Amino acid sequence: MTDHRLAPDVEETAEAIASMEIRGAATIAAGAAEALATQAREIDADSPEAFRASMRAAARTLRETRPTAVSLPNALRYVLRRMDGRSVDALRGSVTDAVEEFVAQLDRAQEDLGRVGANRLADGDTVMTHCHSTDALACIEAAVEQGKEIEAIVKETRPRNQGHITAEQLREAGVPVTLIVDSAARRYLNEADHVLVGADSIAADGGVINKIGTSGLAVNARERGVPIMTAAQTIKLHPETLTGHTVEIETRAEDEVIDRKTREGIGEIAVENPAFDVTPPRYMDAIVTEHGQFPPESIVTLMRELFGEGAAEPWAEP
Ligand SMILES: O=C(COP(=O)(O)O)[C@H](O)[C@H](O)COP(=O)(O)O
Repeated sequence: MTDHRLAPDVEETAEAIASMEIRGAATIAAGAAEALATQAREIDADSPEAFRASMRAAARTLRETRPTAVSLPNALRYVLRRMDGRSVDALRGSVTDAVEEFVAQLDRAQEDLGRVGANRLADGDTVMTHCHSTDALACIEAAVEQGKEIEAIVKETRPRNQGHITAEQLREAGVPVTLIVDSAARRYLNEADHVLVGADSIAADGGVINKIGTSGLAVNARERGVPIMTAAQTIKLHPETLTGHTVEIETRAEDEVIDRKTREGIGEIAVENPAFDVTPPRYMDAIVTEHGQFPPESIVTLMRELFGEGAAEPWAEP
């Protein structure tokens, strides 16, 4: 059903996030924030309260798209908390300013954490990646900018093959890439100096929620003695986990795993398609953020400092 309080761009962005045309935690956060700015610019509200209600409606529509990447609600919270003013014009201005500030901060954070992550990489290192993470790529790109020669072993990351995007972007950055199927990861860990992944959410206990397969990779990396780090700007810290909530793991459509025709040929089988998993803190060597690197167990301190005010839902109807 079309909500007439929503700018068309909000519904289009929501659809693009749900269908993964816009994907990856940081990109989802930026896309959602920009949709809020469009909403603020385009919606015709006849009172400040109508304007606020329409912004909340837009935020709710965006919030419902994907459940796991906390950067999405964190982005919506950032913008709505800064919505302020007595007139529609003032409210509009506060939202567009907040979005501009938020997107600039995302870019800056990624650049800053890239430099931190790059310091962990040495000239001549080979890095194994999983999925496609702009935060993780920022570390490799910064290392290359520092003049280090880095090679990459890129896991294809079934079922959606985000590894192909990683392979292309690393190649464009001048990094020699070897693409492998996911099940070859343990074998190729022998040739890797680091495993580098991103995160959709970081829990208060230091658990890293990232693309399905990350936890198995981390366990194998530990067994092989290969250090593993998560590159995650602080927008990935999950405030609700401070009060004991767990992170919802998205389950996606079964036809991402097997097409209908092949499945019918096999006969009656169950198919499951969880999109993310949790890597326990003991299998992660470091979480690299724009504020420096942290052992996973200590991330809670940073989380309290930045998100101590809790996880209110400013998009809820009053
Ligand atoms: O798991 C994924 C993407 O999953 P999906 O493809 O299902 O969205 C990425 O590792 C994180 O979102 C971090 O990405 P970034 O560092 O770009 O925020």
